[in-house]
Amino acid sequence: MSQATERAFVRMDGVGHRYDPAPDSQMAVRNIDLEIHRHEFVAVVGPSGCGKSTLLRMVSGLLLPSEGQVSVFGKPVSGPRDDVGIVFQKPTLLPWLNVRKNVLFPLKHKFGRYGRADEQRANELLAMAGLDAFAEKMPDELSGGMQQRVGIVRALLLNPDILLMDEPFSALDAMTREQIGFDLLKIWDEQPKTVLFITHSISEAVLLSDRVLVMSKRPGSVLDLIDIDLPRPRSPDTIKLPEFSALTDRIRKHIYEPAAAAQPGAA
Ligand SMILES: Nc1ncnc2c1ncn2[C@@H]1O[C@H](COP(=O)(O)OP(=O)(O)OP(=O)(O)O)[C@@H](O)[C@H]1O
Repeated sequence: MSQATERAFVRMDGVGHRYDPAPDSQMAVRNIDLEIHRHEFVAVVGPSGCGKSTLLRMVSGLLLPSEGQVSVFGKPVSGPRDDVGIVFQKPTLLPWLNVRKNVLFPLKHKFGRYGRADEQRANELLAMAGLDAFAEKMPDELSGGMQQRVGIVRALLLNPDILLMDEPFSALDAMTREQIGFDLLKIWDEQPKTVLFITHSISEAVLLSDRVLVMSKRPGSVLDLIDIDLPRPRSPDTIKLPEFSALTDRIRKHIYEPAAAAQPGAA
């Protein structure tokens, strides 16, 4: 077993998925080999419909691969996992519960109740997300960015090993989006998680992550897996670094000029 394999937390070996079970149907994703390390932040970018969400669903166990195997910490994923937190584009908060109760809802749903220690943890996470003054507010009293923060806190409450984020900031305006990205990094720094983060924004992918997985158009496969060795903590100044532009250009080339990116020495 190679050193890289031993360090893999999430692993995909020859993973493919077809939604239509007919053997000659087009696959959504195919031939995915991938290793994600514990507490690594990996962003996934690629053309619309290339299979980013499909990949994420297979890590969660909500979807099983038609080919190959997904494993987490050495164990094959064979069904929905309870050690993942999921954040979607819309936080879908329950409008009749206040912020704290929304955050605690998964516990109530799973175990039928929650205790003082859970409330304490909810309060701590809300404070970390800058929402401590809003714990008693109802969702419709919050801005879109604040609602999305509540969704992130809710996903973190059960202290999952893996945080799966499917275009979590795409409904937000540009300024809120950048700020919430830095807030997420602060939380990730204090409560490290293995993060798989889908985005349509190349600069967001580079700004936040340790590595960017670039997927080809459908059937999605791995075009490139790029190390983002920009210094941390990341900040608005990171965007001004020449290395930042070089990395975003490299990814853009893959997506908009795949033939050129495939030329030797094109990176
Ligand atoms: N439940 C489903 N049944 C049939 N086909 C599906 C299903 N879900 C997704 N697909 C198809 O599989 C392909 C990959 O979809 P997926 O949602 O994973 O792509 P994506 O890269 O996340 O797309 P986007 O960037 O537009 O959100 C698409 O062509 C999509 O139409």
